[in-house]
Amino acid sequence: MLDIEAIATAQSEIPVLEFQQVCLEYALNQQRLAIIEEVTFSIERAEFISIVGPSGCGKTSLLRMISGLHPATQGTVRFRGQPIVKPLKNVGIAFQKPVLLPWRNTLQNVLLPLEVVPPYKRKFRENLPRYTQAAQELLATVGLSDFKTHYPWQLSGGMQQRASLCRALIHQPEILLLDEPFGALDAFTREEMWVMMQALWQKTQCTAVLVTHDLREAIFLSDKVYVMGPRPSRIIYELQVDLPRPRTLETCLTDEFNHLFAEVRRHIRRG
Ligand SMILES: Nc1ncnc2c1ncn2[C@@H]1O[C@H](COP(=O)(O)OP(=O)(O)OP(=O)(O)O)[C@@H](O)[C@H]1O
Repeated sequence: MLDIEAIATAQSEIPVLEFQQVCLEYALNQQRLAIIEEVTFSIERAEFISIVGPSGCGKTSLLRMISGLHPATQGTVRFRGQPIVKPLKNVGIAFQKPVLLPWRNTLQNVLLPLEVVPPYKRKFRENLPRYTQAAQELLATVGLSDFKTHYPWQLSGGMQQRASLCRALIHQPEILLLDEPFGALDAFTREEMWVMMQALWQKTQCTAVLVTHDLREAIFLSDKVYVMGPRPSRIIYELQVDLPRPRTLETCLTDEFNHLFAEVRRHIRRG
């Protein structure tokens, strides 16, 4: 094998994200509050993983460490083999609240990161036709082609969240962080969003990390589900989800799906 091929192969084998004996504490009223203890796991390129666990166990904090917004107190979080020491650039984030700008229409909201984030903003005007096409493709994937010129207040909650997911992906981030993005939606809309999320992930081939309280959502979307225990928390269980893709809502009715659900549920109870 040529050296260059060997290097490329070695690089492709490095996990995109690695947590190595990571501990996290917060300072609160001059006391140290231990949140996460000795978490070690890794995420491969283009994997979709979920983190579930009791409220307050540190799931969002874990996303913050990946994004580089908060450092680990001990241990190392790595992105492609390098310790994360500052905010990562190639990350897309979606939260429970879609937070679209009310004075911009759907398309303009989706394009926003390209307008403000380097290096895209430098050539925004020049590349606008290409960016617009990319935004339109994402919007088509989530069924919003007919709502490009609508303003946020003209969209349902589910539609706003779909637009927010497109915005998180418009700069083709390598990593997508999802912090309970469907938590505020009704049960039917939420299930539709799972199907759309799967389509977006398959289209973009990003590495996705989802924090959710919904175990069915975690199983539906993920290759692996990590269960965190109560604070100070560790990963207490890892579930491999080998259900074939693309999954449909009928997948949730199968014995195999229900077996996986029971398995995660049992470990959360134990935690
Ligand atoms: N900046 C901070 N300073 C001090 N304590 C914090 C800070 N951020 C979070 N915490 C505390 O850390 C703990 C974990 O918070 P985090 O939001 O990561 O948990 P979570 O598992 O995502 O919770 P939930 O499921 O309820 O959203 C909580 O007790 C929270 O109060």
